[in-house]
Amino acid sequence: MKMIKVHGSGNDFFILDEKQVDKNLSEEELKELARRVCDRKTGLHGGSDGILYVTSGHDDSVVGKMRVINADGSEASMCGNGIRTVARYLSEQNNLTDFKIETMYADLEVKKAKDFAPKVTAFDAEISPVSFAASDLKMHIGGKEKLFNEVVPELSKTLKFSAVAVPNPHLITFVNHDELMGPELGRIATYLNNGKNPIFPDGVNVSFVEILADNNIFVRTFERGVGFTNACGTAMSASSLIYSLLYASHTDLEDLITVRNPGGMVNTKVHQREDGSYWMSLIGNATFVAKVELSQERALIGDFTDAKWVATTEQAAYENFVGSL
Ligand SMILES: N[C@H](CCC[C@H](N)C(=O)O)C(=O)O
Repeated sequence: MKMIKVHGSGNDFFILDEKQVDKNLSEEELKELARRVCDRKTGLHGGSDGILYVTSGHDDSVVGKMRVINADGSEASMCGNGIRTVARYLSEQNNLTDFKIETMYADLEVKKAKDFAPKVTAFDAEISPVSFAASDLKMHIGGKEKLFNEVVPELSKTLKFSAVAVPNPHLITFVNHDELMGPELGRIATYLNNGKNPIFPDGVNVSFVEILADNNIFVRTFERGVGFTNACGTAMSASSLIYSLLYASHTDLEDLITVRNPGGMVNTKVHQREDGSYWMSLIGNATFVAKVELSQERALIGDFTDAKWVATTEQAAYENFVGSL
């Protein structure tokens, strides 16, 4: 089978197109393949944060469908960094620059954006739908319908949290630099993703956000189904939305927001539709690191000795870009 190693802001994945498999994958095999390939110690070439499985879409109104399989084999409804790389893959396959990709809950618009730097290709992805409803978040906090900028004593005596689904679930709090870099994010996120806590039984992506300046934030995320990642596109989009609501005197809807993260930088915009609903634009790199060909049968048992790895020259370009930030 053939895959492409990609990343968005250092959040890395293998794109697997259903047309490139050796043999049809069952649901269980797809999840087992993710667990095997993504493992940071025993996986394929250092592993990854997940697999982006590309299949045909529901009809001609979309160019393809993206499914998101986390490194632990769980499936997520959306991946912001990932959809930019799938957009580039489908753009180049179909010679298109502005089209829609089917995801679990919505067909999302993607379009080619201006390169972020030489050989740092960029795409702009719609992040939607957005919901604050506890039911959409699978969140249980004493019957609360919504959680917006409130202390949750079971988590922290001081931090104020907001929860939003975009549509995957995010829990966000604004912190100072010491808190951003401290142990609390790992402690809180590990508890909320332990599969036993009563608040988010299905888990949640947890982000700490530091405001660097107006329209300039730093987002650090512990992802459901993965752990700490270099960046989380839906988290950066969700954090931008909460920022625009909580700090309205420092930013306006449609403003271009710079979002720094441990893996680099993206831009976001927060939009509001006539009906009052929100959606975001997530604009950032879609880097192709390497092409890889390997036996699917052997990959399913964690044997990658036959893998043929052909690197592109894009990673060096991306690292130069990050070095210039
Ligand atoms: N771990 C996430 C899915 C991947 C999202 C992230 N990688 C992004 O770029 O949005 C979840 O289980 O909801």
